[in-house]
Amino acid sequence: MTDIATIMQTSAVIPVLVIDDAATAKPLAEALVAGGLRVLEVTLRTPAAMEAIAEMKQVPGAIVGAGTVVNDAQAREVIDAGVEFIVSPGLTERVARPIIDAGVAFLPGTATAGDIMRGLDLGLTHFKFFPAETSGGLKALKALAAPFYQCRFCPTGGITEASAPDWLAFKPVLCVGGSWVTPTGASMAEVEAKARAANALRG
Ligand SMILES: O=C(O)C(=O)C[C@H](O)[C@H](O)COP(=O)(O)O
Repeated sequence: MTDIATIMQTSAVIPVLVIDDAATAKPLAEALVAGGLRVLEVTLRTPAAMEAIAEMKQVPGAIVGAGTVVNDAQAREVIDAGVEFIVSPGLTERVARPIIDAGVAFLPGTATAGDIMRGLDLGLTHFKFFPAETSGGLKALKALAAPFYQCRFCPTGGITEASAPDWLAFKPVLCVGGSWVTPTGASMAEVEAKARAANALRG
């Protein structure tokens, strides 16, 4: 199993995907991978999510994870489905425990020093910073990352193609998450082009 640090360093941007129709999942994953974004976060926000995960796992090169995992039952369900990583908007011991015990890469959301300390207590050092822009933006993350010098982050929430380079230039930021790569109604050619541009953002 791949560890979370390796997954975070695979590409500069983790596309956060909300999939309404599982039939669109495979072409979408193919377009993203063709554009160089291999790490794909499928959020459990739609009934199609689990089927979409299964479809995307068939795409060569795709590293498929589940996002918006908010409880232990969801964590177990996506572990059983064979996801390679799990993202949650926040961090509770209850959601973290089955993921850590299964040895699956975990990227829990943090926004405060207390959140990060709860993660350190659980042996975690790699976190999502969420919601990044409204939690104080890069300035807030810089302040938080100073005492937690051993931690690495994936800021997500409100990040755009224009703002991503500033985040990525901060050393503790290994990648950023965002939905801008897959705008509603975009063609697969447009998604591939946006993925290629996103992949090139890390200088
Ligand atoms: O539900 C989760 O677990 C999430 O990951 C939330 C997402 O990170 C944001 O919804 C993406 O933020 P935008 O790029 O601003 O659209």
